[in-house]
Amino acid sequence: YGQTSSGKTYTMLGITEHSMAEIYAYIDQVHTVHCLHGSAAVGLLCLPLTCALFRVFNSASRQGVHPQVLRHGDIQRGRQGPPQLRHHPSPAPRRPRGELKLFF
Ligand SMILES: Nc1ncnc2c1ncn2[C@@H]1O[C@H](COP(=O)(O)OP(=O)(O)OP(=O)(O)O)[C@@H](O)[C@H]1O
Repeated sequence: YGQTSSGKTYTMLGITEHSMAEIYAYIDQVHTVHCLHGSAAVGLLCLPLTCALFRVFNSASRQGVHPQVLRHGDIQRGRQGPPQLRHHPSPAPRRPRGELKLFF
């Protein structure tokens, strides 16, 4: 969220590149665990994946995922319905006037 040509695209491209490298390194190093597959415990890669997509246009935030996509928690509870946009529980820190800060 920021003024035209303030670097939003530039920032996101860098974040994407580094995020993918970190995700694959994490998978390689840490996360082979035993999961239940049917009634038998087998060695599978088991990673919880959370992705929040939304867009802000004219200062209004909208969901960026298809309404039929359910949150993992909704699937676990057998709940149907569209995902809800949730605010992060911690308040954003106040920034000095004039400084641009992106929160993800
Ligand atoms: N930190 C940076 N270092 C070097 N170049 C940058 C940086 N941030 C942005 N730029 C350059 O500034 C120009 C505008 O940046 P960018 O396209 O990311 O802005 P934007 O906020 O996405 O613009 P718009 O709102 O018009 O889509 C681009 O040429 C980009 O390469």
